[in-house]
Amino acid sequence: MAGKVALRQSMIVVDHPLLRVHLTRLRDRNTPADQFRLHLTAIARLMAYPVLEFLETVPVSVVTPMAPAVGAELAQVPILVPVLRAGLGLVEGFRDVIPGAIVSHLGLYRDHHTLKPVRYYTNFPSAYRDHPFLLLDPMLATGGSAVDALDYLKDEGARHIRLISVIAAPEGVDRVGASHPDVPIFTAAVDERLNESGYILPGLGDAGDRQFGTL
Ligand SMILES: O=P(O)(O)OC[C@H]1O[C@H](OP(=O)(O)OP(=O)(O)O)[C@H](O)[C@@H]1O
Ligand SMILES: O=c1cc[nH]c(=O)[nH]1
Ligand SMILES: [Mg+2]
Repeated sequence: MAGKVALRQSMIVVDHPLLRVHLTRLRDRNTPADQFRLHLTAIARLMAYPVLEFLETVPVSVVTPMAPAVGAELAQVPILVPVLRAGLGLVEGFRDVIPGAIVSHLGLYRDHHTLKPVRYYTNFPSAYRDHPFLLLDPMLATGGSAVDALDYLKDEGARHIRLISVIAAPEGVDRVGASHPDVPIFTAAVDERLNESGYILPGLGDAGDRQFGTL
């Protein structure tokens, strides 16, 4: 289980030696798409434990081969919201840890010229709006996509949301913090800054392209 280092009230940098090793492989431009996917899944699995620590349980009775026992089951199953495309790479690792999680896809891309998010697919699970939501997107750059995704989830009625990124830029952290101060941000790294095209430095390049081989 990965440890946590709280930097600011709303941001938690998850730290673990294995996380650092997998992240290095993600950053390496020589890592091919198939390996990139495996390392991203490993990172998601490691981050899932601290991210899910807040989940509430209710008591449940079972009978062991020896005697009755009281255990626990989740009070509410969480909803994973991967932001297409790059967020898809975090789904498998989270579902390894919590197989019952519901997945609600959200299609967003960042316009290359304006850097503004464009929403192209939504699928909100209205029956679960009071459940905990985990917004999954490995890259938090300008923060425009995350803010739009959080606006959308809240407009639909979601109230308990955590944002899970892998690499965050300070600019994105500040923007999300300003617009959605109630949403904790979990990340594996906070990088230096954005370049003039809105890419994270040193970052890892375009997470969607690296994952799906569309470079
Ligand atoms: O913080 P921002 O400046 O909004 O940038 C971050 C967004 O950019 C990437 O998506 P992209 O637009 O590349 O779409 P893709 O995942 O389909 O490649 C990334 O996965 C985030 O969604
Ligand atoms: O560095 C970045 C910035 C936005 N989106 C990415 O995939 N990478
Ligand atoms: Mg992309």
